[in-house]
Amino acid sequence: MDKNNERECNEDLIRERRKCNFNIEELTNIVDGGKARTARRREIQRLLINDPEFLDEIPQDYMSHEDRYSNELRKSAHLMQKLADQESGHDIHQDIGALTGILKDGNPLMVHLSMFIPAILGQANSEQQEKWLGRSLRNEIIGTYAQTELGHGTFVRGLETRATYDPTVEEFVLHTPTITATKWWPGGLGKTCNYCVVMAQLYTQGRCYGPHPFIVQLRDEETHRSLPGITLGEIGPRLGLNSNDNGFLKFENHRIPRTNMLMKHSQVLKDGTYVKPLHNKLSYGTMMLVRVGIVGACSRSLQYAVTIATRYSAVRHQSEIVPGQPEPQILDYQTQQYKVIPQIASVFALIFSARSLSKIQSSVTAKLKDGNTDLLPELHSLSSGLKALSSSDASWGVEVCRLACGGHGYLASSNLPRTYTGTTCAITYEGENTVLLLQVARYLIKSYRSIGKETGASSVSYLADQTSLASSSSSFSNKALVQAFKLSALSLVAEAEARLQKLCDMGQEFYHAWNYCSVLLLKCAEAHTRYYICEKYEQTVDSLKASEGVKNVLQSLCRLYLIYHITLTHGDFLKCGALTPRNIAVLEGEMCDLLAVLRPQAVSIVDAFDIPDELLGSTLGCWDGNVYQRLYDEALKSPLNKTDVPDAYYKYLLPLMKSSL
Ligand SMILES: CCCCCCCCCCCCCCCCCC(=O)SCCNC(=O)CCNC(=O)[C@H](O)C(C)(C)COP(=O)(O)OP(=O)(O)OC[C@H]1O[C@@H](n2cnc3c(N)ncnc32)[C@H](O)[C@@H]1OP(=O)(O)O
Ligand SMILES: Cc1cc2nc3c(=O)[nH]c(=O)nc-3n(C[C@H](O)[C@H](O)[C@H](O)COP(=O)(O)OP(=O)(O)OC[C@H]3O[C@@H](n4cnc5c(N)ncnc54)[C@H](O)[C@@H]3O)c2cc1C
Repeated sequence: MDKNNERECNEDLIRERRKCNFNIEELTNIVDGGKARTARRREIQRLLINDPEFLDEIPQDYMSHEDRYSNELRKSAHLMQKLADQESGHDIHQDIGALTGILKDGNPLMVHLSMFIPAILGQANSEQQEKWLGRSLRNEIIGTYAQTELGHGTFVRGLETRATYDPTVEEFVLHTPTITATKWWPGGLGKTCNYCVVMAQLYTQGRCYGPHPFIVQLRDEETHRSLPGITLGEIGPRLGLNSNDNGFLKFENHRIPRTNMLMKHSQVLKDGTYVKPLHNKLSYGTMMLVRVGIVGACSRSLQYAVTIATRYSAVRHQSEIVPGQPEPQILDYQTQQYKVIPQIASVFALIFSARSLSKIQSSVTAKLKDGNTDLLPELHSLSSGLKALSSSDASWGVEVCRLACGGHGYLASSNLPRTYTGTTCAITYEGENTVLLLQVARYLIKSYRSIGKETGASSVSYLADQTSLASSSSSFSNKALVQAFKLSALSLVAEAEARLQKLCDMGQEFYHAWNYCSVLLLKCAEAHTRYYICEKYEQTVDSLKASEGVKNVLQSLCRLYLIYHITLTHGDFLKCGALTPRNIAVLEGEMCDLLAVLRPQAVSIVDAFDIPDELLGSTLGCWDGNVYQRLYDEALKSPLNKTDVPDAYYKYLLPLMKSSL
């Protein structure tokens, strides 16, 4: 699509784009993280878009379960080959965002890239990396991360798969003792992978040392047949991600060499002696790494959905605002603006938090190399909280965008249903959100109780700021609103801690008291993480070196985000005295003003996300706004339209209609 050729474009969209009062390319660079990154992303996307191998013969929704799998495997394999062939040597992990949309509904190599390789990088020692890293990066072996079992996903300590060390032959015996110990869910495990990292309970010298990672060959490298002692299969259709072959796995006393235990952090020596790690949760490192990645992935899903909903809202006309006048664009309804524009604001919130989190992760990783684990709990808490809020915000945001498109948003060809199912799974995988938020709460209560002790953890240092509990501000600057979030979080933590203490003082065991307070604890964790997001948003926009136009847009989006979230949880702000009922009413009014200010810029802001039509894959969200023709053309692809009268008519309908004669 030639973006300079207005003649091919819907008139409403042309008018919207003429209202733009900021430099779109500059905003695109901010979204990508710099000019060089924009150039790189575009280069990769151009490479993919122009390649006919990525086209589907028929729309995926008309394919069988098997064909979906094999079609996406074909494209995934081609993608890996193509990126490997590039002279510039693309780092697929760095460039993962550029690939969004090219593969549809999950893909069989997703967990190989996002977990198996990172597990080798983070859990294998240098000899082991020598043996497996190069081979997995070159895709000579394909792996997955097999942790979850039929009986346990959340409670990693409850896993039942056993790895028992036999010092006489220096081997581990992997065994699945019960049906509930069957590995269940790992992506690519069913039919694609020939290796995997298995999390199993380590037994040596008669003792259990908890879950540890082991690398296991599952299939013969020549024939791809599963090895003796190993049962493998696929688990069947799911809500979404149906191009992936999520699988099951059982071991029947399957032996692997001692050196297949990933030994970067803890070891089992030849005689069976266990050498413990620097920190006993280092074996959970792969999950933490991916939780960080999920925050960025969620912001991308939301960019897709909100691009579709905003463009469609500019093209779609319905009903009337002024009686008797032409039907307005639905984007002119304030209620429609309230659906769509806060989701645009949310995209930037997630982008800026994801960047801040990944900086913290890099510094924790650097410290770990020197044997310093001090900031691991801080990273665990932040990555858990941000993974939880980003996945729930993005899922809700995508769903709101789908609803904002009315009936057409329900059509597969809008690409909103698939975007939703592909986003909502992140609420569950890589740590179910409630459970992760309770981990954050645990960290908050512990930090609150150790006020005065220097931990170096900056995200919770505000808990020591007791003076702010009394100081409600009368100013409404963005900074002041962020302070209100801080006050709300601090006061919820103080309330939860006091309630816990009271129950304990009344004789309850701490763990019962914890469960009894867990709804409030969840709120603490959400408020704390929201405060973190708001603070990063405000700081990033405030310190941004940008043109006036771009800065204004981002300031308005940031302010809208702050006010929007205050109004959603206003009870917490009132309860702690951070804001008065009058303040809330004023802010609600200002939120409507902000919607009106941002309304004329909305299409241009989503244009700045710069998602090519080929990747957006939506009849409703295409650049030129030629929505109705596309909807009609897509409908014609339905196999039911191949004939005027379907066979099913003769088989079932005709006999029914004639039966009464
Ligand atoms: C190169 C990069 C590439 C990246 C690309 C990314 C691209 C993204 C794209 C998305 C694609 C993703 C596809 C992924 C598909 C899904 C894969 C999965 O679901 S896989 C399956 C995913 N499955 C899950 O996620 C399972 C979720 N469950 C769990 O993680 C754990 O069971 C648990 C954390 C909930 C509890 O663990 P438990 O052992 O019972 O611990 P307790 O509660 O008793 O707490 C004791 C103490 O430990 C502390 N601590 C805990 N963890 C950590 C940590 N990591 N650290 C530090 N500390 C930690 C805790 O704070 C506490 O401290 P204190 O208070 O005593 O001081
Ligand atoms: C699409 C998809 C892909 C996946 N890919 C992989 C993969 O590649 N590899 C892999 O190993 N796994 C994978 N999984 C599994 C996933 O990691 C688990 O499903 C997830 O960790 C949740 O665990 P669970 O299913 O045991 O949920 P459960 O823990 O049984 O959750 C059920 C309910 O119980 C609640 N609950 C549980 N424990 C607590 C608690 N302590 N406090 C309060 N509430 C609690 C939860 O909040 C939830 O409401 C995948 C899952 C999905 C959906």
